[in-house]
Amino acid sequence: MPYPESPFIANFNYNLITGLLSDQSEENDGKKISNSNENLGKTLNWLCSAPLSTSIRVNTLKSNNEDLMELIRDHFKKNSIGNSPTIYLHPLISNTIIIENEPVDGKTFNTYEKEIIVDAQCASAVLRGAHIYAPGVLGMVSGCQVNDNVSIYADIWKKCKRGFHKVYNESPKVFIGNGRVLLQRHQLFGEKAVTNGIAVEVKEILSGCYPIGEDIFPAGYGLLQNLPSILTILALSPAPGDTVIDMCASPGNKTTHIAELMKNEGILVAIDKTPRKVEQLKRRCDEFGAKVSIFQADSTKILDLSSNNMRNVREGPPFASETFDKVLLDAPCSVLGKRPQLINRMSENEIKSFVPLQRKLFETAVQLLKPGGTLVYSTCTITLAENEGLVAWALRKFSQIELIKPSLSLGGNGWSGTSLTTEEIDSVQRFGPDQTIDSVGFFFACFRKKI
Ligand SMILES: C[S@@+](CC[C@H](N)C(=O)[O-])C[C@H]1O[C@@H](n2cnc3c(N)ncnc32)[C@H](O)[C@@H]1O
Repeated sequence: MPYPESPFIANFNYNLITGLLSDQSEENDGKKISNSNENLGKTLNWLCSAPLSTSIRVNTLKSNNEDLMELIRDHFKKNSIGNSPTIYLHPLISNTIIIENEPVDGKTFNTYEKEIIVDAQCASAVLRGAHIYAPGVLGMVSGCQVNDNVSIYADIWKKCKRGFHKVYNESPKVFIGNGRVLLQRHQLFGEKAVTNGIAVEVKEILSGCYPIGEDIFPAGYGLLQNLPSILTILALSPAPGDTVIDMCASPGNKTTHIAELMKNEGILVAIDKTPRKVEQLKRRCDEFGAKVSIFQADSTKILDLSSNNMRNVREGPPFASETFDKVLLDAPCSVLGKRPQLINRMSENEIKSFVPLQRKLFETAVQLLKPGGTLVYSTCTITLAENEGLVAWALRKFSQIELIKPSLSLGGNGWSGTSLTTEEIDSVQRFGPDQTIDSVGFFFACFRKKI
């Protein structure tokens, strides 16, 4: 078993994933609700492994499918040490390039005597195709020279001290792959340590993922983006001339997609609460040629309930109710859908903290939406409470909205365990281990405001 079986620590309360918050259960009119435990085991295992492919969304404001495919193919021709990957346009999802991982089932990897130890976060990035940057290296055996081949191991239990110099046998280490040393010990550790740059170029990865970065094509031509995120915006279906708001927008992966589908025609507003993230969002939109009105604000407070709001939408919040044709609420969440996760140390209180915020944001979203308009709610987490639980709460609270099934429904059904009907469970989109799309754990639901 190369990966751990669950990213969570031994005494983790799995009811946080499969159960509802106590106040949500009370709202279910006393109906007896069972938890979705049947889905859990498979999901945990799946979370620890990497997706079987990498997807790149083409930014048609700056490039096109053929040119970007050509650049990617050229990169692999020049840089592959083994087979080149299979690269193709997704047959159903427009402007999306797929790079298939190399099948690794049954493959044996040579390991080298010399080794490096990386932290769990760095190991996850490597399993998704990243090289190893200087800050990610915890240990490197003494005597490693530039160009030496090394095996790469993850210290999942956070026991390895930075600067460790021997073969690491203190606690279980997980083999991740092999690479070539570019920076030596004296450059990585100590007072004169470098803080950036690639320390080890990854050559073979346990996940079969091909090392790839966005530096293989000019900035803004495309984006490494998970398929469910792309499908979320296709479900929102923004069109030229629309007035659209992205309520939690940074770093702008979905905002830039919205701008692209709008062909930069209409009004697109993007909000984020954190000033640093707003700067990041502005940079991404510039890079992608996306015309967006960007504001720093708390999206739970952007609604003006007075009846005489004459402000132009482009001036920013507060906005009058029923201003937007399309609303995206890509909510802050517990991010438990990330893959691969080798270890997750999020506390119970942290996991529980998101639902109240998601509800407040949703309430604002409903009010900002025009009758007949579309609202998409999405998270990159797997908990019942933040996904189906939120949808069940929303349908009970807001009689003016209804759930609609996206025309391109490549996700699976929602989990049972809430008051959602079978038809509603079939309308939401949950991405997990059973779907043909093997991506990250993700959820979205699409609503329409009744006229
Ligand atoms: C899931 S991330 C959004 C990712 C983004 N939509 C994308 O695809 O690139 C959630 C974002 O919500 C922001 N956020 C959290 N609370 C917020 C609030 N009350 N108002 C606005 N933004 C908020 C966070 O700063 C974070 O950038």
